[in-house]
Amino acid sequence: MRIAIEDLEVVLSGRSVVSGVRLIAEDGEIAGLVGPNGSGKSTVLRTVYRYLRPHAGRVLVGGTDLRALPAAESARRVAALPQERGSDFELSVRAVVAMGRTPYKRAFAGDDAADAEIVAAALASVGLSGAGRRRFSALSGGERQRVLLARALAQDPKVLVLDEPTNHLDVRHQVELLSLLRAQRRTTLLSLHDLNAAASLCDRLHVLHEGAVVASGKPRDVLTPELLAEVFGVRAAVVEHPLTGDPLIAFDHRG
Ligand SMILES: Nc1ncnc2c1ncn2[C@@H]1O[C@H](COP(=O)(O)OP(=O)(O)OP(=O)(O)O)[C@@H](O)[C@H]1O
Repeated sequence: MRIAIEDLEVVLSGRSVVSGVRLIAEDGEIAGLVGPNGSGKSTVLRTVYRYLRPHAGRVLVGGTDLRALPAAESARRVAALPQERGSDFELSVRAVVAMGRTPYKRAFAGDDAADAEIVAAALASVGLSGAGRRRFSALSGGERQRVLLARALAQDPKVLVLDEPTNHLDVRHQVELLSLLRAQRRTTLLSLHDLNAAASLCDRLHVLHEGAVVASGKPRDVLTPELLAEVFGVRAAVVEHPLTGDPLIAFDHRG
């Protein structure tokens, strides 16, 4: 299902934090938001999972303004791995993942066998099959993250929204998460700090700078040394990855 954000403005504490933002993820595409700290990535994503309300503009999912949809219907369309990743759930891992099934239930209905299967499959897909009975609050940051991703997958949404999903993950789990997202073939909008991961994963990138989109397109067209210097203030060469052929950004860490 296609996502289109049109002329989005978000005002926080009286300040316009993002404005005039237009971006898209076509049906089945993985679209990445990249940009320096404070450029507005989380703010944009929060409007897509309805944690923040736009001051102006619209978020269309499958052509419908999200805010016109009842909460359960919008939760069947959009699932999120948000930045706020509470550690306070005194629940088992399985119960946290089962929360993803809520939008499909009538009030007070319990989990049925089909739900249990979906929850088990979601836990397996993030490599945590054995962890169902563990207490969520007793997990490491990276494990919690994978449980919350499993919850989003159990929600079986048309659109996945992920804020910095590789945060906290060791390199093997980063690679596994990226291949899991590729294999999903689901419309995905995500923010990433790792520009090389973004270049490898995303069909389309949108670059945010000071609350505005300053470039959009295929990673190899967008991630140029000039843009990296202008937006991120770093010196870098962009070469071809010797194993995959993806663009590979070689940063000059000496400045
Ligand atoms: N509740 C708030 N009130 C006022 N300003 C806020 C609030 N939340 C965020 N901001 C500001 O909005 C701007 C964008 O923040 P946002 O978290 O969207 O950026 P980001 O690109 O996700 O950053 P990062 O890469 O550091 O996660 C920042 O300048 C931030 O200080």
